[in-house]
Amino acid sequence: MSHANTYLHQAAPAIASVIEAGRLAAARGWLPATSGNLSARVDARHVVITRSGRDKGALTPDDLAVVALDQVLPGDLSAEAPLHLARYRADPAIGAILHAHQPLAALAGRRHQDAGVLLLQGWELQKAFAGETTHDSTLRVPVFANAQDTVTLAQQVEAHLAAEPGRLAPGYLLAGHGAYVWGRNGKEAFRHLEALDALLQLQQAWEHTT
Ligand SMILES: CSC[C@@H](O)[C@@H](O)C(=O)COP(=O)(O)O
Ligand SMILES: [Zn+2]
Repeated sequence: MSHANTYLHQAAPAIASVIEAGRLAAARGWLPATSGNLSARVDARHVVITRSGRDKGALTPDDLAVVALDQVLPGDLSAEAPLHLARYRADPAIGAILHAHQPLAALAGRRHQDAGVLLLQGWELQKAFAGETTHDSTLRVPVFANAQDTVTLAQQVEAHLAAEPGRLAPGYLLAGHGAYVWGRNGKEAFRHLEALDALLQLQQAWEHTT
């Protein structure tokens, strides 16, 4: 960690949770070729986030940086850091954010890009998302066109999430790219990532048989 030594002690649990989430997600094949970026909240104003281009499945503390939510970002930080920071600023309950390149998310994003949303309804596994108590809810998973300007993309995502009607799943898709999911902590965020992947498998099979 080259930054914010005073936060090293406070950041230790967040660092450990990011390393563990990366290990688990990579084992599922969701972080190929250094893709993905992972973060966890340290306190109300600071998060740890992966540096750019690192192998997210074999992270060490040197692969992470502590950043303040209102700070100018260090140059070697994840190219997609603005998407993380904007989410933490928008929702203080978010404790961890995971971005993965699971193939089903990239595919489902392309399939539903024109609609701008993928609807999940009727799946028992929807209850794996925090606060969901029934298969009967209709959960909205917003879908955005992919973009390389992640500052502008983050603004677009946050404006959209703030205005979304109905029940939102704890995540969104980037068409042809992957998914962002969040939770109150790393374990919950990983459970959401796992649930989203399983739900996308079900949804894909459903769309191809009905
Ligand atoms: C290695 S291709 C994927 C990247 O372009 C990007 O989408 C990604 O997920 C990882 O970017 P990073 O800057 O390492 O956080
Ligand atoms: Zn990515």
